[in-house]
Amino acid sequence: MKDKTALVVQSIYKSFYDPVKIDVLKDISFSINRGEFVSITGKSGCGKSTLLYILSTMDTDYKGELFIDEESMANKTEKELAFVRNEKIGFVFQFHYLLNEFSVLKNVMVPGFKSSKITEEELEHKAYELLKKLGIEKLASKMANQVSGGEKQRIAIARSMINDPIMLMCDEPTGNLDSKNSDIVFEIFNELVDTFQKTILVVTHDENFANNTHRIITMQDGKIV
Ligand SMILES: Nc1ncnc2c1ncn2[C@@H]1O[C@H](COP(=O)(O)OP(=O)(O)OP(=O)(O)O)[C@@H](O)[C@H]1O
Repeated sequence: MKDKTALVVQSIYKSFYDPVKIDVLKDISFSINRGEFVSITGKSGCGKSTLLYILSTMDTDYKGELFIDEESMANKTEKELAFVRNEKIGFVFQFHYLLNEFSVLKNVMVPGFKSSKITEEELEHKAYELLKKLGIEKLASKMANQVSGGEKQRIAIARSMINDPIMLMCDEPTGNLDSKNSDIVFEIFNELVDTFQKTILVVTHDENFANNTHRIITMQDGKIV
């Protein structure tokens, strides 16, 4: 698997018109192999979030080529892109967006409801196994607002894995955590890469976190430096 690419970005350009033209991404190219753990860093405003939006197929208004799991994202309909997002990519954000009115277990199951491949019973089993893998199965029946910030992020990671994506895309996943919980999140990601051959891309300001990933992509003024 290691010789397959999870993500290929070729000459991506992106501009905003606000109201004058601002070139935010200028000729961004890189690729990430399956099983790589990569961080993207750079000063505030250099274009990291804009890039992540494009890589996650949420923003399609750009110039350039994007391949996910060796498949071009060009000319895909919104429905096809939604399928790629749901099946191939797991998302982890700084703010975990858990649903407080649902149990922890149900929160982990949520992205799986869109998949027609498994029954609800199988989904529940899978969600429980993921909580176990992350050492938080005791929280399964708690409501999402009854757990700590660090636990919430671990639940969000379990949720991101429910459809067995090839890749996780993470925006400041430790931005809200103390150093102990940041270390726990890092170790979970590391294990997902080492043991389960997941590919992980993390946008982060956390230097300590970035320095421990396999590779750092540094951006400056919309370019990779
Ligand atoms: N919708 C928009 N309209 C106009 N300009 C925008 C828009 N979104 C972002 N920008 C501009 O694009 C540039 C890059 O923004 P982006 O959010 O990608 O930076 P970032 O590196 O993620 O910053 P941070 O680390 O603070 O999150 C900034 O100058 C920002 O003001």
